[in-house]
Amino acid sequence: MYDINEWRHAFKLDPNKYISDEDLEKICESGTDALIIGGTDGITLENVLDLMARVRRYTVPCILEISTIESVTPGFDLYFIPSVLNSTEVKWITGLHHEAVKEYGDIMNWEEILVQGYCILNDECKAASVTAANTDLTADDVRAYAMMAEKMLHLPIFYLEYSGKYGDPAIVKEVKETLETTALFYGGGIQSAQQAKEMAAYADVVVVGNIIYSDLKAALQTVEAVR
Ligand SMILES: CC(C)=CCC/C(C)=C/CC/C(C)=C/CC/C(C)=C/CC/C(C)=C/CC/C(C)=C/CC/C(C)=C/COP(=O)(O)OP(=O)(O)O
Ligand SMILES: O=P(O)(O)OC[C@@H](O)CO
Ligand SMILES: [Mg+2]
Repeated sequence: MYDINEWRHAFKLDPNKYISDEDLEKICESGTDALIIGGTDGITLENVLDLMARVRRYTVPCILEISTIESVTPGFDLYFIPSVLNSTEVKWITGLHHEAVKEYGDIMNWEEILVQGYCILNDECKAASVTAANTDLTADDVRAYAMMAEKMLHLPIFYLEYSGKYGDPAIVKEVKETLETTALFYGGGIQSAQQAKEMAAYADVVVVGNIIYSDLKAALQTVEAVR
C-alpha cells in the first residue's frame, strides 16, 4: 500500500539501533501500514542496507526517510525527503536538497519521492539541535507552517515532530483543522495504545519510534489502537 493517504500508522525504525530478528518480525507482521527507516545520527549506507535487507523479507511497505545523502540506496518502495520548515539554517530547509538535486536530479524517479514539511517542536530532541530548529512557537506559528506546507509549497506531508516527547493534542487538532489535502503525520513520545489513539483522533498518520526499542509489547499495541 504505497498511498500514504490510506495510512493510519507507521513504525519508524532507526538503522543506528539494534533490533533482534524476532522483534523485527513482530514489527513487520504487526499490521502497521508502513515502516519508515530513518534517524538523525549515525545513519550510514551500511546500516541502512543491513536493515533494508532484513525487512525486505516481509510485505510491509518500506520507506527510506533520507537524512544523509550517503545513505540513499535503491530498493525502497518510497523515499521521504524531510525539509525542516522551522529550522533557522537554510541548509535543512532547501540547502542539502539543492546540492542533492543538482547532482542526482536527472536520475531521480520523482514518482517514488515525497517531500515532508517538518515542524519540530521538542527543543531537546536530536533533530531539533542538529537542524537548529526554532521550537519556541505558538499554536498560530505552527498553523502557519502547516498552511505554508499545503498552500504555498503543495507538500504531500506535514510532519509534527515531537521526537522523544509526547506532544500537545490541542496543537495537533488545530493543525488538522487547518489542513485540507496535505496529510498530517504526528510523531513523538507515544508509549501506549491510549496515546496513539488520542493523537490518531487528529493526525492522519501516527508514527511510533523509540518505544519499539524499550517496550515492544506497548509498541505493537499502538497498531490496533489507531484503527
Ligand atoms: C533511489 C535512489 C538511489 C535515488 C537517488 C537519488 C537521490 C540521491 C535522491 C535524494 C535527493 C534529496 C533531495 C535528498 C535530500 C538530502 C538531505 C540530506 C536532506 C536533509 C534532510 C534533513 C532535513 C535531515 C535532518 C534530520 C531529520 C529531520 C531527520 C528526519 C528523521 C528524524 C526526525 C528522525 C528522528 O530522529 P531522533 O528521534 O531525533 O533521533 P533519536 O531517536 O536517535 O534520538
Ligand atoms: O521516537 P518517537 O518519540 O516515538 O518519535 C517518532 C518519530 O516521530 C521520530 O522521528
Ligand atoms: Mg528516534
